[in-house]
Amino acid sequence: MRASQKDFESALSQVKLLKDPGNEVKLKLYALYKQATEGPCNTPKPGVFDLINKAKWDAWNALGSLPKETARQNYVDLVSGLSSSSDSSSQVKPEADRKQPGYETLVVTSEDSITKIMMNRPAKKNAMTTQMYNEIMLALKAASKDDSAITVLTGNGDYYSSGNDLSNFTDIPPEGIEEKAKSGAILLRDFVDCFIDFPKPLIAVVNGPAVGISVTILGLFDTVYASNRATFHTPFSHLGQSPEGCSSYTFPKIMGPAKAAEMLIFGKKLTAAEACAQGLVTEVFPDSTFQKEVWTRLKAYSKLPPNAMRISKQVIRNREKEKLHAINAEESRVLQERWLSDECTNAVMNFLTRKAKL
Ligand SMILES: CCCCC/C=C/CC(=O)SCCNC(=O)CCNC(=O)[C@H](O)C(C)(C)COP(=O)(O)OP(=O)(O)OC[C@H]1O[C@@H](n2cnc3c(N)ncnc32)[C@H](O)[C@@H]1OP(=O)(O)O
Repeated sequence: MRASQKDFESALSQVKLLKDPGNEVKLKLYALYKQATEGPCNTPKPGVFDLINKAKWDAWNALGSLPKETARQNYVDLVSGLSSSSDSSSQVKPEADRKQPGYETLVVTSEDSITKIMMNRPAKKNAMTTQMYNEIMLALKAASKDDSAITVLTGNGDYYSSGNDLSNFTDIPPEGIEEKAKSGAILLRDFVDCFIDFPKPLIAVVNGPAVGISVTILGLFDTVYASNRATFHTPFSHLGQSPEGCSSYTFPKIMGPAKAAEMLIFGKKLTAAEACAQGLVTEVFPDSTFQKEVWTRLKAYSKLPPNAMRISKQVIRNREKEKLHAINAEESRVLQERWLSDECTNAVMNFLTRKAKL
């Protein structure tokens, strides 16, 4: 439910009763207040020696074009979080309360400056349906504008994701299979573009086996943590398909062309340790302590200055962006043709009629 003007006014009164929340939170409150009441920052930047006003300006300016209503909502949420934590500092909100509404294939939560996007089709090994691609794009767009410092993609259940849901290929529109391939290529391109353009640190928490597109896009993440149960499998030739997610460029760059070819052409499945040795994975954790160790680390990272992290990411990634968009477009174009091939049709039919599994 959206915060009303009355909710906002009551949050403004409530904030005066709180004990000092510290400078970082005060800046956040200031920025959200300005954005909610005046819109995007368009005042001149204070001089470098005017430290306080410059910090305030920076915080406001960092909200970019965040809509007034969203800023108002974020302000109300922030004050309500501060009030409840000062009522009971050890109280933990149940996940159901933090869950953002409107997603059917995902669970999206924001807490401790971390937005967590969890793929949530465990019975189908988190296979990505058209709806899931669209919801992930929506969640990433929202996370790019919310006040979290970092964003995490992970999976619910024993799999991270089994990749593209092969039944995506079955609902053929009346215009025919060519039209299906065309719309699939547009969806794929838009989906991967969202990862290329994502402005904040993006972390994959790979809780179990990963297949296909869930593996290839890892080259666009900033950090990849994996359970030692995870495996990394890109069986494109087996499926009559070809690489996507910019992996035709990022994988040779990350692991060298020979190792990349073994994965992308011959479909060699890597263990988590192998993926780490080849630079695709940042660090591997024992499955028994995976969640605890990873989230402790991420909570610590999320307290680092968010603007510095975003700018460091820009410096690292921006010079490649244009190239990555061109590669994404080309890979999507090639796949559009592949999806119409007999090799691909037969492989998908074999899976759907239970004749083949990876
Ligand atoms: C349209 C735009 C974008 C397109 C981008 C292209 C991307 C390319 C890729 O991602 S290629 C990778 C595609 N993925 C696969 O080929 C995996 C297929 N799945 C399997 O081989 C197996 O299911 C498994 C090895 C992942 C897991 O085997 P296991 O025996 O442990 O489990 P089940 O097979 O019984 O699976 C449980 C149920 O989940 C369904 N399921 C799993 N993965 C997929 C999938 N990718 N697509 C559709 N359905 C999937 C499976 O059918 C079972 O369903 P059921 O319980 O109803 O029988």
